[in-house]
Amino acid sequence: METLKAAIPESLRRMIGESTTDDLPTTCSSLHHFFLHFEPFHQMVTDLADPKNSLCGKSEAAALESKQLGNHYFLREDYMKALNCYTKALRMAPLEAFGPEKNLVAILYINRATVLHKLNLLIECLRDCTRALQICPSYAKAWYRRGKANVSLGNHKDAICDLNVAKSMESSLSGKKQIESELKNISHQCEGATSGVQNEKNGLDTVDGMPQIKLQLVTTPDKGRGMTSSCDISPASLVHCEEPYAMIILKQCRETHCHYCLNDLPTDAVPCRSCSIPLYCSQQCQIQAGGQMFKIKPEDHGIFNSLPSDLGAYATGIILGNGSKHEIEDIPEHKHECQGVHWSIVLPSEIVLAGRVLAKFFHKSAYEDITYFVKSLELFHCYAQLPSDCKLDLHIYAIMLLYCLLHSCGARFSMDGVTMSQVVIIFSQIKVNCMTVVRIRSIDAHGLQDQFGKSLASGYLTSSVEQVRVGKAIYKDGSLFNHSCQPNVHAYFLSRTLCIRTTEVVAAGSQLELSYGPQVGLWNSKDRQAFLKDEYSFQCHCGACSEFNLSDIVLNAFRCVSLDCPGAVLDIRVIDWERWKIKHFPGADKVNMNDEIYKICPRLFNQNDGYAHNQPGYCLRCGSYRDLESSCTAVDNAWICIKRLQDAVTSKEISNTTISDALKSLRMLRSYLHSYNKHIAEGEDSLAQAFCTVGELQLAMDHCKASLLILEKLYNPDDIVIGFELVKLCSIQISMGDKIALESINRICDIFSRYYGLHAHSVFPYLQYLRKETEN
Ligand SMILES: C[S@@+](CC[C@H](N)C(=O)[O-])C[C@H]1O[C@@H](n2cnc3c(N)ncnc32)[C@H](O)[C@@H]1O
Repeated sequence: METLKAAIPESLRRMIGESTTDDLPTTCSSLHHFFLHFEPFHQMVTDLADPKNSLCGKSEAAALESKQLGNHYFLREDYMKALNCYTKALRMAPLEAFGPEKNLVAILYINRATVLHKLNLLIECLRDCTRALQICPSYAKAWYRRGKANVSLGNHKDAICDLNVAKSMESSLSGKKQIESELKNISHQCEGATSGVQNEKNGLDTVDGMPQIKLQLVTTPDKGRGMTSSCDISPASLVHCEEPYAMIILKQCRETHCHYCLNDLPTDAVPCRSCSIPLYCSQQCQIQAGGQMFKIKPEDHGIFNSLPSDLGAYATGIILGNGSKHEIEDIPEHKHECQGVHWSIVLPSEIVLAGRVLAKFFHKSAYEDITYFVKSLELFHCYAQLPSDCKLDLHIYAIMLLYCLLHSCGARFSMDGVTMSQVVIIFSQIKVNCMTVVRIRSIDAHGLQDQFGKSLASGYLTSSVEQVRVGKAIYKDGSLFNHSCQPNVHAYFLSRTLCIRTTEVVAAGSQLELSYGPQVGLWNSKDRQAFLKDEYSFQCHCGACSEFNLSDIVLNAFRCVSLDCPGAVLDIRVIDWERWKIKHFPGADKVNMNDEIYKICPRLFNQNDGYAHNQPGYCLRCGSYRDLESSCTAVDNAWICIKRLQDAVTSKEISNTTISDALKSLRMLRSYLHSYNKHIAEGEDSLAQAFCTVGELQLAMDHCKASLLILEKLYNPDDIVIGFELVKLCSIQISMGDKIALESINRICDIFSRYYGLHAHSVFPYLQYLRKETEN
């Protein structure tokens, strides 16, 4: 990319940097013309898109190598390593390898099923057996392994059916005898047995039902289109649910999350059928993403004719998926990328996401004109306001993406200025409208993730709860919700579904606004504005940005040098910004004299003082002076030790010295920074985590409470951030046997219900563990 950029003549660069939407066909054509005669560009396209250079294709040799390694570990009873090797082999194995009788993929599924059985992962084992049978329905070993898994699961009726099919498919006499003896062993356990065929599911927990509230689209001069409701809405109401128009997994989650639904991958992940990159949590996700529906092969028709009719019907049901419905989207998301070529894993996620949007255009004959297609997306963009460098990047990526699509999947379109310009527009739309898909993850003090949802591993403390970014997606209607730094709705994701829920009462006619990232409490007003300008090219006009609030003042403030004074000392950036507010938002400085903000910085609101007393470095209450330069140096030095402690917590190598240095630094921070400064909260939280890890629970609780007290000043008391901190506190209280944990869990549940309604337990299974342990 840098080579391409550096080679572009300065005049062309400038023309692109200054371009508006109307100029795009010309600027794109000029850049394309330049690339046509620039060999490194063609080399790059060949590297990215020529199947001959493919690194992501299947390879029988590589699959066999991993299989052999898996067998080696299996014999040494190192089942976890064997499992990983078989999954790796499955990713590499071409479906057609070894032919229909003896199929490599089916063999690998059964090898992995055997390991899963050893690891007592029986449902996973059962699923792998079924997958092997769908490829080779007459595979006796697969029926046998399935029968054994069903025995362990107590599904005796199914086990007997599986073993009977296995017996009839088995060619060797000794094999048949072994199966017969298994059948004898289980036949007496059969009474009262259940049929437990496990269908794969990746379904959404729709316990909350669909939203009943009708939203209306309105347009305002300062924010453009936005969503409102015609009636009052109570808190925690589900107001919007939507499936994505296009979605993509983030690069760092490729090995840990399903490439279609973005949920955690199970141990029996399913690879893509045609390339070696995506992993899915189920065959259903794999089919939906790749569009390859399982079809029984003609040579397999009639394979169960020799079986008694009820057993034949049972076996057919298994290989056909027993009623599980696969609804494939008309344009499967991954199909056009799935030729083993690697542009889709190399190019940035947002560019590949644009490729997924474009695939819909190429495959839908309804849109003959790309301009009409892009218009029909009805997505806002602000190409003209983008920085010059960004415009240049979008031009280069547009040409490159179109070449990749042309070469790798044979998409048909003319490489003209209009087509290229519309791709630049799609990129600009994605820049503004794309949502980051997140999941909540809890990590206990010993580094174990989300153990609690699956098995209640008591004795562990959760020392951190975080939102993990797993994907990016375009939701067409969801993108109509505007931003507020004090949002009244909360967006979250269940598998691929976007859910939006009110977090407070929303009066009829008010806009429903979510946060695009920045929020009061997280950053001060100046930093929020800077972020929104950089990322979304707009100046925020939300209520929180046009008024004073305590959080914006104290978040990064220094303390007054007079020990008893609660006043705040601000640096030039913050104070200039707050002054700017007074100038641009008349009435913004009208605060109640009883409010805490007035006690901390009365001089900011004293009109008679003018600028005389609200200068950087001066206490906004008593006027004492603090030398900000030396204070910043001291804070930076103290922060180095806190950072060192955070690293030690991550690597779980915490020494007494690291803790005592961090404690000294925290004292130092307290002596320089305002007592509500966010850095102190972070320092307290880091010490709480460190003390959790070394088992000093009382100290962990003290620091956790100290952090919470500050966060309660910075955020609304019902904010989810407070909920996350309370989760830490509650798990420490439970570990200490403190009855007050009940109070904490009730507060946590209130907050989580407000943000997630009845979905709270599905998005954060750890809640159930906490509730159960508290009640115990
Ligand atoms: C995802 S779109 C939201 C829908 C958009 N208003 C429309 O008309 O399609 C994001 C764009 O909406 C506008 N916007 C959203 N929130 C805003 C806010 N708080 N202040 C000003 N503009 C805002 C900005 O132009 C931003 O780039």
